[in-house]
Amino acid sequence: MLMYRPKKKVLQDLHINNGGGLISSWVDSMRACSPTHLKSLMKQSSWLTEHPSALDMFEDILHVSEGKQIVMFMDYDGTLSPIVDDPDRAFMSKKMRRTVRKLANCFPTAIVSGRCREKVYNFVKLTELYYAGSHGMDIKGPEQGSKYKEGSESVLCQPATEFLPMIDEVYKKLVEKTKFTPGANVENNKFCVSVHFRRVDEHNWSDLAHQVRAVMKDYPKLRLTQGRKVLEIRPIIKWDKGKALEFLLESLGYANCTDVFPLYIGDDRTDEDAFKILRERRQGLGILVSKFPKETNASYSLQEPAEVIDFLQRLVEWKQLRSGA
Ligand SMILES: O=P(O)(O)OC[C@H]1O[C@H](O[C@H]2O[C@H](CO)[C@@H](O)[C@H](O)[C@H]2O)[C@H](O)[C@@H](O)[C@@H]1O
Repeated sequence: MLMYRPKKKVLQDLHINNGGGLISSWVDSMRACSPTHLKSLMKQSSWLTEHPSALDMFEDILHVSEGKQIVMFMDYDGTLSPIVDDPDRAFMSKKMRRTVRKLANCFPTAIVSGRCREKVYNFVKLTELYYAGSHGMDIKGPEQGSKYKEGSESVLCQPATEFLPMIDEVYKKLVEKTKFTPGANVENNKFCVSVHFRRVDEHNWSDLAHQVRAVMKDYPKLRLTQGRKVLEIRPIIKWDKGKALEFLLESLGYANCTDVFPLYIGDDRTDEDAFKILRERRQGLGILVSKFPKETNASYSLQEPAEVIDFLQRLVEWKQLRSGA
């Protein structure tokens, strides 16, 4: 039987205006999330006891979802595609695309990403999915080919449109400010901006963080969160991947249903907002994609995108068997 254990909130926003001491804490926090550090922090075996493999526990997961409508939510980078140095080359495999297409034929399926919606769509290229880009601040329903399409409108939700000019301005300032830091990359994700540290020498991480802070201090309506070797700048509004999940459940007509079972698969700190919502709602479950122990609100784990394919494939086979397809 699966148990929900309340978890303390350990994953918080990074404050911008509280002085230089915080720069070192961002950088420390980013280092602390690197695999080598994580390895030494928690024992793999005890972590796996708390967050067992979703593949090993597949039958149990089916058991608790029995009689309920499964709704699939998946993050993109690190979940459907492997993490690579160049964000523009984070392609998903053909096998993954085939599997996600079959999955969307079996269950309502959404991709919830920090990337802007157009970019994530260009990687995934499946019209039958819901896409929530910019950490859920830009949600659109399936173009065509979905059995689960609601109504006729296509753009469902953009709660941060008033911030577009500000985000664009900050993007340009960050590009200018960071242009002499080798390896730094600023990505415009429409309703948010990512500053990538992955290709920056670790010795220069502090400098880069200072540059980010120097720009951000003039924008109290923006906040910073942290991902995998990336700082994410986004509007201060109370909207995140967890809210996007709730919005999509509502749009699909499952707002107050007890017979719905949302499954969220993600690898990053920003996915924790969705894992947390599922715990709070005592509904469905979260699966963290990670090879290393990490503090998380997810219940289960998968090691890498290859295991995500296996898990999705098993869900598809189970569903097809049940419906006699
Ligand atoms: O919510 P996600 O779909 O996981 O998007 C989060 C960020 O993902 C991308 O950055 C991450 O993946 C890159 C490619 O593998 C990697 O180079 C980078 O270090 C990772 O942080 C994306 O580029 C960001 O814009 C997203 O916010």
